Order: sequence, then C-alpha cells, then structure tokens
Amino acid sequence: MKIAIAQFNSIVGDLQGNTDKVIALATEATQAGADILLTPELAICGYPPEDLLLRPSFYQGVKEQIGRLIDTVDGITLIVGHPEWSGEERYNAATVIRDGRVLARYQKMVLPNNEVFDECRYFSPGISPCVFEHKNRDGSTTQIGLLICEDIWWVDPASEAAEMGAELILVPNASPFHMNKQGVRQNIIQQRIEETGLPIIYCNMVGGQDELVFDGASFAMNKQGKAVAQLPAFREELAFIEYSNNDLVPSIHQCEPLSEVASVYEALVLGVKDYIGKNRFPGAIIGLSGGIDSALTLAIAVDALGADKVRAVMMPSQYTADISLADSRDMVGRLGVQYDEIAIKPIFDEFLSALAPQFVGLSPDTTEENLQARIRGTLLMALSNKTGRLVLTTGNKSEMTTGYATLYGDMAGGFAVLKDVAKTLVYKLSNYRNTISNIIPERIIIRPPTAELRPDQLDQDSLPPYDILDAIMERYVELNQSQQEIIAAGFNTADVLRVTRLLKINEYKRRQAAIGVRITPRGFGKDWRYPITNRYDG
Ligand SMILES: Nc1ncnc2c1ncn2[C@@H]1O[C@H](COP(=O)(O)OP(=O)(O)OC[C@H]2O[C@@H]([n+]3cccc(C(=O)O)c3)[C@H](O)[C@@H]2O)[C@@H](O)[C@H]1O
Ligand SMILES: Nc1ncnc2c1ncn2[C@@H]1O[C@H](COP(=O)(O)OP(=O)(O)OP(=O)(O)O)[C@@H](O)[C@H]1O
Repeated sequence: MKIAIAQFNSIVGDLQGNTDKVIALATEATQAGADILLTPELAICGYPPEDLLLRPSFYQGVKEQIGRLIDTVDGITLIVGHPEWSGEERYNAATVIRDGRVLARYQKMVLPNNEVFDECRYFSPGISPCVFEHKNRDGSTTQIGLLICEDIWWVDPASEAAEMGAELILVPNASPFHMNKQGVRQNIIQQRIEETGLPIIYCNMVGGQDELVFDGASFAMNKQGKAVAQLPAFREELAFIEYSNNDLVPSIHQCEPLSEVASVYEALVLGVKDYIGKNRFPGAIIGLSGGIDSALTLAIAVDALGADKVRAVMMPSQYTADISLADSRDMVGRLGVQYDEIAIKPIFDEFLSALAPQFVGLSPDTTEENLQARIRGTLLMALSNKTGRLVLTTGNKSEMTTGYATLYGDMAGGFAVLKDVAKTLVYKLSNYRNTISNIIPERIIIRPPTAELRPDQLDQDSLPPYDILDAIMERYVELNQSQQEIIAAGFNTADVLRVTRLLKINEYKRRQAAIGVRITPRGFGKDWRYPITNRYDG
C-alpha cells in the first residue's frame, strides 16, 4: 500500500480554492500510484477558521465542496478534513472518500482549548473512534485508524483505535510552529507507538494564517518509533510512503531538521509572505532607521516577497547619526530595494511651533520624542494609502513587553514582524541571515541600540540590559513564573519589579498593536489575554 501525504498550504475561507488543490493533489497522487491520500486537518476550510464556524452558510459551502470531491476523486482513497454540522452539533471532522462514496467519517474526540486553540467554542467532541478497512491490490485488507491532531497528544484515542483492530494510524494535523515544537511532536508520536505498537503517519499543514505559522514538517514513524519519512519544514510537499508486511518502509523523504534559529527565520519569512500574499497586498513598506530591528525586518521582507515588492524609507531628524544614514544606504544598496529619504525636521519644527503656545513653561520630555515617531508613522501610512502596500512595523518582543514604542508612531502599521522575537534573538537572527549572504552591514549589528529621538539616547538608559530583560520576560510571560520565583532564580529584585511593572502598565499598548508572527510558546496574541485594568502584582 502506497500512502501519499499532502502537506499543503490552504487559505482560510477559500472553500473552492482549497478543494481545487485537494483534487489536483489527488490526481497527482493517483498518477504516482498511491492508494491513499492523507491531507491536513480542516483542509477544505483552512485552519483556524475561527468564528466563520458559527455561520450555518459556511457549512453549506463546505458540504458542496465535499460533494464535489465525492463526484470527482477517482482511483484513490482520500482523507480530507472539514467542519461538519450534524443535527444540533458542530464537529471537527475528517471524511474518507473512495470511488464516489463516503467510506467513513470521523469526528475529533479531543478538542484543544489552550494556548492559541479554542475549539471548545466551536465544536462538540466526537465519541467514537474510527477504523476503516482498506482493500489492498492483492485482495488483502488493512485496518486503518483515523485520528485528528490533538487526539494523538492523548493516550485514549489511539489506544481505542488499536483495540478496534487498527494496524496503522493516520493523523491529519493543523499544528502551528513555535520554537522546539517538532521535538515535542516526535516524542508524543513515539509514546503513542510505544503504547499501541502501531506505525503512525503525521500530516501537518503548512502556511501562515494571521499570527500563526504552520511549519508542515510532516513525518512517519514505524512500529519501532523510528522516522521512516521526514518532510521539509515551511514548504508544500507531496510525499509517498510504503506500508508492507504490517509496517512502514523507510522512504526517500529524509529532510534534515533546521537549526532553531533557521527555523525561526523561515517561520518569519513564511508568516510575512502569506500575510501579504493571502491578503493581496502589492508589497511592503518599512521605515529604515540604521538600527537592527528595521534592518532585520527589511531582510525578512525581501526574502519573503522579493526586492521589487519592498520599499524602505529613511526619515532622518536632527538626532539621526551619520552612520545611521550611511548604513541604511549601504543595506538598501546590497538588497536592491526602492529607497527614499524624507527629512522630518521641517515637519517636526512646524509641529513644535504650532504647539509652542500650549507648551510654554513646559520642558521637553517624551512628548517631543513621540512626535518624531508619529511624524514617521504618518508618512509611512501616507505611502501605504497611496501605493496600497502594507507598512511592516519593527518592534520586537522586548519592546512590546516594556511598552518601549510609540502609539500611532512606530506602532503604526499592519503587521508586526518581530512582535514575538526577543531582542537577543533579533541579534542571533541577523547574524544567521548574514551567514547565507552578507546583507546586514556589520556596524548595524554591533552598535548599541538607540531610538535616536533625543541627543545621545541609548536603549540601555531606559531599560535593563536586553539579556536580563529577555530572561525575565521569558520566565514571566512564557513560563508564568511569579516575581518571587524569578528573584529566587537569581535575578536582581529591582530589575524583576521594573520589567513586570512595565509589562503590566503597557497592556493597553499591546491591545492596540498590529498582529505579528508567533514563534514562542506564548506570544502577545491569541494566547495572551490580560486585563488592562489590573491591580494584581505577583
Ligand atoms: N491604561 C491606558 N489605557 C489607554 N491609554 C493609555 C493608558 N495609559 C496611557 N495611555 C495613553 O498612552 C499615552 C502614552 O503612550 P505613548 O504616547 O506611546 O508614549 P509613552 O509610552 O509615554 O512613550 C513612548 C516610549 O517609547 C520609547 N520609544 C519610542 C519610539 C521608539 C522606541 C524604540 O526604541 O523602538 C522607543 C520612547 O523613548 C518612550 O520612552 C498616554 O499619553 C495616554 O494617552
Ligand atoms: N530615521 C528613521 N528613518 C526611518 N524610520 C525610522 C527612523 N527612526 C526610527 N524609525 C522607525 O521606527 C522604528 C523604531 O525605531 P527606533 O530607532 O526608535 O528604535 P529601535 O527599536 O532601535 O529600532 P531599530 O533597531 O530599527 O532602530 C524603527 O525600527 C523604524 O522602523
């Protein structure tokens, strides 16, 4: 038996387009001699469809596409995921289609409702395992167990399928990327294999969907828990795996895993590519400052979209150092992107003179700093309106944590590329990208970070050193540790209180921030729901 795994990039809500893709993949797999085609979770509607799942008409559209698949797909057993409205209940389902009829339908039994998942809002859990019979070409049969994504993270669904006689388990998935996720998945599958003694094929979707990036990286493991196939991460692939003598046979698909920094870089590139592409923007615009955040954002945008779709704008003020201008020119020269320089001093001076009567007797403070950031934001948004291109914001996770960014200033824009990337990781990613080709000038990487909003300003004057800030942030935000636990781990009390206080008082900024790619187990997106009005310290 030859099983095809289609790790493909669906678009949420594009019922017809996704179904067209499944039909094309089924044709290709049939021509290659495959007996079964396994596609990802909810392949027909994309994942996560969120509140589209509350609309009855959505299910009607899905039903029509399933009808098309039943009528069209021929000569192969197709396993396809879709939402199902049955009686009073909605399910996360997968249907097995063969020769113009439905062979089996499975309703996901374990619904994830943590991290970025909220499937209990939409679906009821299924109650029956699904094992269907596959007729082999030699007349023998194989019993196949079908589970969906979260099911395989728990003991019972796989064990129940095994008890019902399954000889092989197939799992469609929509499992989003975060750092170190693939190792976790492989361990989980190995545990299920140990418990059931059955080989497992894990087919994951690939592509960006708003803040989530799905990395694909589908794989298959034999009865010994040994990988017999490993598909690539972050790109589509149709792969074939043989099942014979009651086990999966080693295949030619053996992709080496990416390093952690490479996988984060690829996730950011795919996240930008799909957000811009799937939302049909003609390109992107970035404010380029000569600092590392905008330099890395520019590199990612060019890798995602191509140089011809990216435009960089340098907007010097009286505080802009000569090296900031020189390094910006150097970088755009290396990349070949369209580059403009717009001086903001005349505009800044006009604002200050308009406000002079109101500011009499008041000394300069962050007001003037923020004005500069807001002038830049206004100019970038004007270019966005005129060209249709999306402004990419450049703030990183350390800045999002501490509120070190200006509302309607450098926070103005549609997609925050580095929103979940700590500043220390910004450096690692920049160095990594330069190992592929040297596009970020060295001085941008080694100079101390500065907002250049007043004379001789350095980030480190306002914030703890980034290695300390980032470590406290990870413990508090991602690991849910308390202030006391972080202090007990050896961090300076004043630093811990400062970072956690800044985090708390800047919740309002995060609520108004653009979405961005999630690359950690806990980003400031779907999985971060803190109250703004909040008296809790701890
Ligand atoms: N709880 C709340 N709910 C709703 N709104 C609230 C609020 N608290 C304040 N606000 C509003 O927000 C305003 C303050 O926010 P905002 O105007 O953004 O200004 P603010 O946070 O005071 O200042 C921006 C900070 O970011 C730094 N910065 C700016 C630009 C770039 C960079 C960089 O290096 O990347 C750093 C800058 O040096 C400064 O320290 C208040 O005036 C008030 O109107
Ligand atoms: N002179 C400038 N020209 C164009 N854009 C700018 C300029 N200064 C700041 N920006 C925009 O505002 C963002 C915030 O930058 P700022 O320099 O204040 O802090 P930063 O966090 O150190 O960022 P970076 O490392 O990119 O400089 C920049 O990433 C850039 O997009």
